[in-house]
Amino acid sequence: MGTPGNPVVVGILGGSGLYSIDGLADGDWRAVDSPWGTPSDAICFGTVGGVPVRFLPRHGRGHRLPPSEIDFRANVDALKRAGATIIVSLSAVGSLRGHLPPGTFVLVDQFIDRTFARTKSFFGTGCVGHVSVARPVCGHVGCHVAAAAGEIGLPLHEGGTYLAMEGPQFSTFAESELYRAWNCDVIGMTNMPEAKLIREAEMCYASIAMVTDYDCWHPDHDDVTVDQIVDVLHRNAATARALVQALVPRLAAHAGPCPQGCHTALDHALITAPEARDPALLARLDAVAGRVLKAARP
Ligand SMILES: CSC[C@H]1O[C@H](OP(=O)(O)O)[C@H](O)[C@@H]1O
Ligand SMILES: Nc1ncnc2[nH]cnc12
Repeated sequence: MGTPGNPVVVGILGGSGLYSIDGLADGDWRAVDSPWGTPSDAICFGTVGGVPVRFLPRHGRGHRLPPSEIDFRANVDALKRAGATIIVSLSAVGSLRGHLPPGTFVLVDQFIDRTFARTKSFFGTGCVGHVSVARPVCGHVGCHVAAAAGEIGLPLHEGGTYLAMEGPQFSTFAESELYRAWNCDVIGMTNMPEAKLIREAEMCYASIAMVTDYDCWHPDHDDVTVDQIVDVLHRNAATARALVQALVPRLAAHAGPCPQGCHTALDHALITAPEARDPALLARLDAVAGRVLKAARP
């Protein structure tokens, strides 16, 4: 799904263990500046099957950044400036369900945001905006993820609620049980506010969560450790890359605006009167909200 007049460009946010994408042809790491801050790393511009791809490792190469230090606004803005119309996230998660063992790929479709130390919006004083995140992931991109998984013979668990925690420590047993009682399926530290910001920036979003552990609630399994996560991730990295190879060409087959409205999320979102808007904030919003701000200009 591209935006009107623009082709599909697939942004990929690589999580823990995914700091590069094999099979990205002509990959070229380029620094992309953002008025919102410093992105986690340069962005790798390349193609998969001739389709433009922009890959950004969200913790930076070498995993320099903990979740709370990631500048999510800079990352999302930089991917938009790099041309992305769709963003696919690949993330490591803990499982909160017995039927989602380590090694399972989950196509997340809902979130509960328990993060508290992150800036969550591009909008603010001088340009107030409220977008809907009732359906935070793009169902159309999700259908393509499911089809791509089928093509490579990957069993995919479709649907699931991702609990986003602040970290960096893992959960206490009581927290893990609380999230299970809330019917959450997987737990991680990064998909929020990422998903909210991508909606504000009018791009499609899908999150593929790779289960690495049972967090700390499972009576028959040890409490999660980083070593355990890395071990499972290494075993899954090839599958994640094969999924990307199958997915990207499918996404490119769908030119035109997103039927779910991801590319028009700001149509009815801005409430600040044009004369009350802060020019400095509007300038920073040029990539994220340029489509609607240009239209509003006298
Ligand atoms: C290194 S384990 C914990 C770390 O992994 C997940 O990150 P990502 O979603 O980028 O794969 C989790 O959210 C934590 O940030
Ligand atoms: N159990 C867990 N909690 C939070 N983030 C994770 N990432 C991978 N496993 C996790």
